Amino acid sequence: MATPTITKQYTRAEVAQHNTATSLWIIIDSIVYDLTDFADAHPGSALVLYKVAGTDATEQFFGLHRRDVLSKYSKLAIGAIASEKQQLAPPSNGAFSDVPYAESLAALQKPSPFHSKEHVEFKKKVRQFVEEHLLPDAEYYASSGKLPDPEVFRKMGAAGLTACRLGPGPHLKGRTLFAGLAPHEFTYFHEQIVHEEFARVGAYGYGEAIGSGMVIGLPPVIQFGPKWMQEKVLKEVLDGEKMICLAITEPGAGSDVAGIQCEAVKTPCGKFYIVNGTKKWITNSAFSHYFTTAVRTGKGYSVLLIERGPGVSTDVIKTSGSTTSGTSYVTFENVKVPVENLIGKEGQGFPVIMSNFNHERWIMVVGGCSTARQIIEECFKWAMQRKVFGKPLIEQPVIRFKLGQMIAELEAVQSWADLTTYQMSKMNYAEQTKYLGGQIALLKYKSTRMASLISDNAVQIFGGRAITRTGMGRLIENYQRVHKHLAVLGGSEEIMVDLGVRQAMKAFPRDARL
Ligand code: HEM
Repeated sequence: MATPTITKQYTRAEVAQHNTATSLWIIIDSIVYDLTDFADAHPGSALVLYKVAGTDATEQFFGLHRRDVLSKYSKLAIGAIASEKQQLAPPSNGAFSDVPYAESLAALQKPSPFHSKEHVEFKKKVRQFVEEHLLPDAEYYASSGKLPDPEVFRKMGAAGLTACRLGPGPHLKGRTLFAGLAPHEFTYFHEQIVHEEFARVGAYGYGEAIGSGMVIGLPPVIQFGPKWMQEKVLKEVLDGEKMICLAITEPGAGSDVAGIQCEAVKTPCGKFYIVNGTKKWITNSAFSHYFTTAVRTGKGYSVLLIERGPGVSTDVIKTSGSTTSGTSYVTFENVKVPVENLIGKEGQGFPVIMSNFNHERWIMVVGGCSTARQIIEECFKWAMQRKVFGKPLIEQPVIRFKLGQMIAELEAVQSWADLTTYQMSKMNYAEQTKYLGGQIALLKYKSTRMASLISDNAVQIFGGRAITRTGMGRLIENYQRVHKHLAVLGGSEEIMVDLGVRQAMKAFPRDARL
């Protein structure tokens, strides 16, 4: 955030003389603002400004605005109060917050069995990237609904960040990762950090826009794609030149993957599949070049990499997030797909479809914890600075209870998530599938239940501002509108709990008796 460069110095007595509509100055945190020409355009009315003309309005300002209003309107700053220092200066780029519980143990370097100093430095650098390259665009794209600028994918690709969102593995070979990390140094904790920091863009639709399709659409290519695909498609996507999405769900098939109707029929020459069908809720599909698509082939299911071309069309859906995510209907009408585009084996698509579910759900959990943490920080700050009945909101026991409940829920889920990341980093793929599938499903369920509680409490703490898209409660409004996405996507809460218990039943010892 830009702080105005201030050269002129004034005394408080000088500012006090500019106390009329024709010369209206105020002080906010030792900075002097000339609001004379701005007053009529002020969304909160000119009248409120006349009342504070010539005075220090720091407290009134922070009771009604987010700090970023000051950087947006930095042109109004004309000087500073001589020999005074700003007390409320914005944190520098990449800095961690000092607000209790606003950062995970990883950032605070409190003793943790999982996080090293190097992780902390990595986290700082990712945060800097997010604040510099993603945050400035997030609100604009999320509120306008425009599809993201392709340049942002190139930036992430060039920085080696896109590759950091897919876990360690052979697909990283020969790549320099973010912050100069070599592939053999990269762990699931680095990946977790990247998801956590990306989740801080604060506008869910934009967070989805910048690669949610890729993190689920590319893994099947990596794990089951033929060599040509691994070389060409992997490089294009990781470099940020092309976008990919995962096309599984349909109007009649959500968590019930077996209900898929989209069909691929082989041509008599055996060289192509002809694909017909409609997919729904396909994140990033409006701007994707590739569609990792689940199709029916005869009695079984297969997965095809379909390139955008004749017969492929996308039609954006207005979800409760933002159309910037490019979530769309995808229609395949007599699309001719070369048989070389088969991912895995024909008729054996189910394991391909299922292969990345654990990883996807874990991403949702660690990203979800990060967003929840940000919401808690917002609530804590608001409760400390907002005055009601003549005292800060935090003085109300009921508000402290709500805040405490939110923190306790988050820290419990975070600890389980960190432990799961550690376990993932010690297991190969087969072991992860066997031992962590049910656990991650239950963890995802727990994390989205936590999100519901945090959303409910945050709305009650922020009141009317939590249902207003701009201003003070902007992040809370976004959260209460979209937190349910994660409770539905990647397997609904009900399916998650059921899966968790069914997996546990499989491991249940035959001889166990009370
Ligand atoms: C540099 C000085 C100021 C600027 C640039 C400014 C700008 C804004 C903007 C952009 C909004 C729209 C809401 C938002 O985006 O947050 C707003 C709302 C408002 N402002 Fe200001 N403002 C300033 C100072 C003040 C002061 C000193 C007061 C009170 C004494 C005030 C009272 C209000 C009120 C009451 C609202 C409506 C808040 C709401 O709807 O919840 N503003 N202001």
